[in-house]
Amino acid sequence: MIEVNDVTKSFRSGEQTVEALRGVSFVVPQGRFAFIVGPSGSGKSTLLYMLGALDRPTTGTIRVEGRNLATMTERECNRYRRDRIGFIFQSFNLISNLSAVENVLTPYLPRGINESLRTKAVELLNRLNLGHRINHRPYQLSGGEQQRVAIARALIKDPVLLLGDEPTGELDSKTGDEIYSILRALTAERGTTMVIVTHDRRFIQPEDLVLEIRDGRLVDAPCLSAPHDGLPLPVDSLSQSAVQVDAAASVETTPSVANEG
Ligand SMILES: Nc1ncnc2c1ncn2[C@@H]1O[C@H](COP(=O)(O)OP(=O)(O)OP(=O)(O)O)[C@@H](O)[C@H]1O
Repeated sequence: MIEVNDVTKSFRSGEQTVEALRGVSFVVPQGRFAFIVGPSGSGKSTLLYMLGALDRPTTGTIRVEGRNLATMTERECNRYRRDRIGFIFQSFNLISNLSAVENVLTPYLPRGINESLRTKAVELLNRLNLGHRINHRPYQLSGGEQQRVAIARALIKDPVLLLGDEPTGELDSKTGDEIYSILRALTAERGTTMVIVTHDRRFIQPEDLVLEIRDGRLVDAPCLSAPHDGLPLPVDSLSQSAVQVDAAASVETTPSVANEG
């Protein structure tokens, strides 16, 4: 479970202070799919980076599995990122001179790779229908295949949380659909929580949580007062701005704001 409580983030830029996040609170229960949406510059990436312990809030708390990322030491942050978080990026970020299976194993390169890890990597690639591509280099793979290798690389550590920054941004819509089907199947099977930044709301399903940010704040959804089965209930300790978005609200708004930003 992710609990974000009254998080602010300010950046100093010369004489100016940019308030990228202004009191953001929400909860994502374990195993749920959440999307962060909003216009360019609204604070989406800033929030995602903090969930991944790549940056810290200026004020507020971010708890993942009950641990407050805001107060972790640098070393604890590194370990948390290494062991608990999987990242998927828009541009795949594969290493060009390594094969598919070697790319999947890169999280373990500093610690050494044994046969059981290699077997696990090959099994993951098989699950992702890339069994015939394990020795191919990234330039020999299509965009969708490269992203599937990146998903395998993110999943090999059995992360508790998978973070995606526009993971289908460079793919055509059919391949994007395939990538989301895979992500949904694999994360559901493993109980992984998934948080994805996207400009494209086509991939949002009614049961997903939608965290809509505008100008550093979460936008209140109109149906907040009617949580129903399967959706998270408000957490007492969270402020009024805690958004437990009703799925119906996200569906209603989907067509009019697709491909914003
Ligand atoms: N390191 C930084 N230093 C100064 N300002 C920053 C820094 N990082 C982000 N910002 C500012 O914070 C605000 C939020 O940026 P952020 O990248 O989170 O937006 P975003 O919603 O992800 O935008 P996009 O959709 O264009 O990627 C912007 O005004 C941005 O210029």
